[in-house]
Amino acid sequence: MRLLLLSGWCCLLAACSNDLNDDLSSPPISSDPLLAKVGLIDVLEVDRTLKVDLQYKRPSPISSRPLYAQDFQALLKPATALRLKEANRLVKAHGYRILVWDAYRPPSAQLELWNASGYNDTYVANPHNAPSQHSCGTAVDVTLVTSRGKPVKMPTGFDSVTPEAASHYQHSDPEIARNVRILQSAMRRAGFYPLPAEWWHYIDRDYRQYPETIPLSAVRPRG
Ligand SMILES: C[C@@H](N)C(=O)N[C@H](C)C(=O)O
Ligand SMILES: [Zn+2]
Repeated sequence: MRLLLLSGWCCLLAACSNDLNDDLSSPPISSDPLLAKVGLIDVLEVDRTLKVDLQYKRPSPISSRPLYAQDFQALLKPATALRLKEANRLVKAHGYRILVWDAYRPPSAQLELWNASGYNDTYVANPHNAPSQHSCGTAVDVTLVTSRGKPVKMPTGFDSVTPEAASHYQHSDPEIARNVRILQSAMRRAGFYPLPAEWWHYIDRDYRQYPETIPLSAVRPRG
Protein backbone atom coordinates (compact mmCIF):
# COMPACT_ATOMS: atom_id res chain seq x y z
CA MET A 1 0.00 0.00 0.00
CA ARG A 2 2.80 2.38 1.05
CA LEU A 3 4.67 1.52 -2.14
CA LEU A 4 1.55 2.26 -4.16
CA LEU A 5 1.11 5.68 -2.52
CA LEU A 6 4.79 6.48 -3.03
CA SER A 7 4.72 5.54 -6.70
CA GLY A 8 1.51 7.61 -7.13
CA TRP A 9 3.26 10.62 -5.58
CA CYS A 10 6.32 10.14 -7.82
CA CYS A 11 4.07 9.94 -10.91
CA LEU A 12 2.36 13.18 -9.83
CA LEU A 13 5.73 14.93 -9.43
CA ALA A 14 6.95 13.59 -12.78
CA ALA A 15 3.69 14.71 -14.44
CA CYS A 16 4.16 18.26 -13.08
CA SER A 17 7.72 18.57 -14.34
CA ASN A 18 6.65 16.98 -17.66
CA ASP A 19 4.00 19.70 -18.00
CA LEU A 20 6.70 22.35 -17.52
CA ASN A 21 9.02 20.61 -19.98
CA ASP A 22 6.18 20.40 -22.56
CA ASP A 23 5.50 24.12 -22.15
CA LEU A 24 9.22 24.94 -22.36
CA SER A 25 9.44 23.21 -25.72
CA SER A 26 7.05 25.84 -27.18
CA PRO A 27 7.19 28.95 -24.97
CA PRO A 28 4.50 31.61 -25.42
CA ILE A 29 5.02 34.67 -27.63
CA SER A 30 4.09 38.13 -26.35
CA SER A 31 0.91 39.68 -27.76
CA ASP A 32 2.92 42.93 -27.96
CA PRO A 33 4.70 42.81 -31.36
CA LEU A 34 7.65 44.84 -30.07
CA LEU A 35 8.23 42.48 -27.15
CA ALA A 36 7.66 39.46 -29.39
CA LYS A 37 10.37 40.77 -31.73
CA VAL A 38 12.99 40.99 -28.96
CA GLY A 39 11.84 37.74 -27.35
CA LEU A 40 10.49 39.11 -24.08
CA ILE A 41 7.07 38.77 -22.45
CA ASP A 42 5.26 40.45 -19.57
CA VAL A 43 5.17 37.87 -16.75
CA LEU A 44 1.50 38.74 -16.13
CA GLU A 45 0.69 37.60 -19.66
CA VAL A 46 2.05 34.17 -18.70
CA ASP A 47 0.56 34.00 -15.20
CA ARG A 48 -2.04 36.50 -14.00
CA THR A 49 -1.73 35.20 -10.44
CA LEU A 50 1.84 36.43 -10.03
CA LYS A 51 2.25 39.67 -8.06
CA VAL A 52 4.50 42.45 -9.35
CA ASP A 53 6.03 45.43 -7.58
CA LEU A 54 9.14 46.59 -9.45
CA GLN A 55 11.43 48.09 -6.82
CA TYR A 56 13.45 50.26 -9.19
CA LYS A 57 10.40 52.44 -9.92
CA ARG A 58 11.38 54.27 -6.74
CA PRO A 59 14.59 54.97 -4.84
CA SER A 60 16.10 51.75 -3.48
CA PRO A 61 18.92 50.98 -1.05
CA ILE A 62 21.52 50.99 -3.84
CA SER A 63 20.12 53.63 -6.19
CA SER A 64 18.76 56.85 -4.69
CA ARG A 65 17.13 57.57 -8.07
CA PRO A 66 14.31 55.52 -9.66
CA LEU A 67 15.69 53.51 -12.59
CA TYR A 68 12.40 52.63 -14.32
CA ALA A 69 9.43 54.56 -15.69
CA GLN A 70 6.18 54.07 -13.77
CA ASP A 71 4.64 51.98 -16.58
CA PHE A 72 7.67 49.68 -16.94
CA GLN A 73 6.56 46.03 -17.04
CA ALA A 74 8.08 42.90 -15.48
CA LEU A 75 9.54 41.31 -18.60
CA LEU A 76 11.35 37.99 -18.99
CA LYS A 77 12.34 35.54 -21.68
CA PRO A 78 9.17 33.47 -22.28
CA ALA A 79 10.84 30.23 -21.07
CA THR A 80 12.03 31.97 -17.88
CA ALA A 81 8.50 33.31 -17.34
CA LEU A 82 7.17 29.75 -17.64
CA ARG A 83 9.60 28.60 -14.94
CA LEU A 84 8.39 31.45 -12.73
CA LYS A 85 4.79 30.39 -13.32
CA GLU A 86 5.77 26.88 -12.15
CA ALA A 87 7.43 28.28 -9.00
CA ASN A 88 4.27 30.32 -8.33
CA ARG A 89 2.18 27.16 -8.70
CA LEU A 90 4.38 25.38 -6.15
CA VAL A 91 4.18 28.14 -3.49
CA LYS A 92 0.38 28.21 -3.80
CA ALA A 93 0.34 24.93 -1.84
CA HIS A 94 1.48 27.05 1.14
CA GLY A 95 -1.07 29.82 0.54
CA TYR A 96 1.57 32.10 -0.96
CA ARG A 97 2.22 33.87 -4.26
CA ILE A 98 5.48 34.99 -5.83
CA LEU A 99 5.98 38.75 -5.83
CA VAL A 100 8.35 39.98 -8.57
CA TRP A 101 10.71 42.68 -7.35
CA ASP A 102 12.71 42.91 -10.58
CA ALA A 103 12.90 41.11 -13.93
CA TYR A 104 14.38 42.40 -17.22
CA ARG A 105 16.72 45.29 -16.39
CA PRO A 106 17.94 47.39 -19.33
CA PRO A 107 21.76 47.56 -19.70
CA SER A 108 21.57 51.35 -19.13
CA ALA A 109 19.87 50.76 -15.74
CA GLN A 110 22.47 48.09 -14.88
CA LEU A 111 25.26 50.57 -15.56
CA GLU A 112 23.59 53.17 -13.37
CA LEU A 113 23.11 50.60 -10.59
CA TRP A 114 26.73 49.49 -10.87
CA ASN A 115 27.95 53.08 -10.52
CA ALA A 116 25.54 53.77 -7.64
CA SER A 117 26.78 50.64 -5.81
CA GLY A 118 30.32 52.06 -5.65
CA TYR A 119 31.40 49.14 -7.88
CA ASN A 120 30.31 46.48 -5.37
CA ASP A 121 30.43 43.25 -7.37
CA THR A 122 29.20 41.12 -4.47
CA TYR A 123 25.72 42.60 -4.94
CA VAL A 124 25.67 44.08 -8.46
CA ALA A 125 26.93 42.45 -11.67
CA ASN A 126 29.70 44.53 -13.25
CA PRO A 127 28.39 45.29 -16.77
CA HIS A 128 31.93 46.05 -17.97
CA ASN A 129 32.91 42.39 -17.30
CA ALA A 130 29.84 40.39 -18.27
CA PRO A 131 26.16 41.21 -18.62
CA SER A 132 23.78 40.82 -15.73
CA GLN A 133 21.32 38.03 -16.55
CA HIS A 134 18.65 40.62 -15.73
CA SER A 135 19.68 42.48 -18.90
CA CYS A 136 19.15 39.28 -20.93
CA GLY A 137 15.72 38.61 -19.39
CA THR A 138 16.82 35.42 -17.61
CA ALA A 139 17.13 36.59 -13.98
CA VAL A 140 14.39 37.57 -11.58
CA ASP A 141 14.27 39.03 -8.07
CA VAL A 142 11.42 37.55 -6.05
CA THR A 143 9.87 37.27 -2.62
CA LEU A 144 6.73 35.71 -1.16
CA VAL A 145 3.42 37.32 -0.24
CA THR A 146 0.06 35.87 0.81
CA SER A 147 -2.56 35.10 -1.84
CA ARG A 148 -4.05 38.53 -1.05
CA GLY A 149 -0.66 40.17 -1.61
CA LYS A 150 0.18 40.82 2.04
CA PRO A 151 3.91 40.69 2.93
CA VAL A 152 5.14 37.66 4.87
CA LYS A 153 8.25 37.47 7.04
CA MET A 154 11.35 37.20 4.85
CA PRO A 155 15.02 37.73 5.78
CA THR A 156 15.50 41.32 4.57
CA GLY A 157 14.04 43.93 2.26
CA PHE A 158 15.11 44.25 -1.39
CA ASP A 159 18.78 45.03 -2.13
CA SER A 160 19.78 44.78 1.51
CA VAL A 161 23.58 44.78 1.51
CA THR A 162 23.88 42.75 4.74
CA PRO A 163 25.01 39.26 5.84
CA GLU A 164 21.33 38.36 6.51
CA ALA A 165 20.68 38.70 2.77
CA ALA A 166 22.86 35.64 2.00
CA SER A 167 20.96 32.61 0.65
CA HIS A 168 22.52 30.27 3.22
CA TYR A 169 22.24 32.56 6.26
CA GLN A 170 20.96 30.59 9.28
CA HIS A 171 17.90 32.56 10.38
CA SER A 172 16.98 32.22 14.06
CA ASP A 173 13.33 33.16 13.42
CA PRO A 174 11.66 29.84 12.41
CA GLU A 175 9.02 31.63 10.33
CA ILE A 176 11.67 33.38 8.24
CA ALA A 177 13.67 30.16 7.88
CA ARG A 178 10.53 28.29 6.73
CA ASN A 179 9.51 30.96 4.22
CA VAL A 180 12.99 31.09 2.69
CA ARG A 181 12.95 27.28 2.39
CA ILE A 182 9.57 27.40 0.62
CA LEU A 183 10.81 30.01 -1.86
CA GLN A 184 14.15 28.26 -2.45
CA SER A 185 12.55 24.87 -2.96
CA ALA A 186 9.92 26.19 -5.41
CA MET A 187 12.47 28.19 -7.41
CA ARG A 188 14.94 25.30 -7.58
CA ARG A 189 12.25 22.81 -8.63
CA ALA A 190 11.13 25.23 -11.33
CA GLY A 191 14.68 25.38 -12.71
CA PHE A 192 16.34 28.42 -11.16
CA TYR A 193 19.75 28.83 -9.48
CA PRO A 194 20.02 31.05 -6.39
CA LEU A 195 22.72 33.70 -5.92
CA PRO A 196 24.81 33.23 -2.73
CA ALA A 197 24.76 36.89 -1.63
CA GLU A 198 21.07 37.65 -2.32
CA TRP A 199 18.20 35.38 -1.22
CA TRP A 200 15.82 37.12 -3.68
CA HIS A 201 17.91 36.73 -6.89
CA TYR A 202 17.40 33.72 -9.17
CA ILE A 203 18.84 32.81 -12.57
CA ASP A 204 17.18 30.55 -15.14
CA ARG A 205 19.38 27.43 -15.36
CA ASP A 206 19.24 27.71 -19.17
CA TYR A 207 20.53 31.29 -19.13
CA ARG A 208 23.42 30.38 -21.44
CA GLN A 209 20.91 29.92 -24.27
CA TYR A 210 20.20 33.69 -24.10
CA PRO A 211 23.57 35.48 -23.82
CA GLU A 212 22.51 38.72 -25.53
CA THR A 213 21.51 41.82 -23.61
CA ILE A 214 18.45 43.68 -24.85
CA PRO A 215 18.73 47.48 -25.02
CA LEU A 216 15.94 49.63 -23.60
CA SER A 217 15.47 51.23 -27.03
CA ALA A 218 14.35 47.83 -28.41
CA VAL A 219 11.63 47.59 -25.76
CA ARG A 220 10.59 51.26 -25.59
CA PRO A 221 11.61 52.97 -28.84
CA ARG A 222 10.09 56.26 -27.66
CA GLY A 223 11.91 56.14 -24.29
C1 LIG B 1 21.33 44.50 -7.56
C2 LIG B 1 20.61 43.20 -7.33
N1 LIG B 1 19.21 43.43 -7.26
C3 LIG B 1 20.97 42.21 -8.40
O1 LIG B 1 20.13 41.85 -9.20
N2 LIG B 1 22.23 41.76 -8.42
C4 LIG B 1 22.72 40.87 -9.45
C5 LIG B 1 24.06 40.30 -9.06
C6 LIG B 1 22.85 41.59 -10.79
O2 LIG B 1 23.17 42.79 -10.81
O3 LIG B 1 22.70 40.90 -11.80
ZN1 LIG C 1 18.61 40.23 -9.23
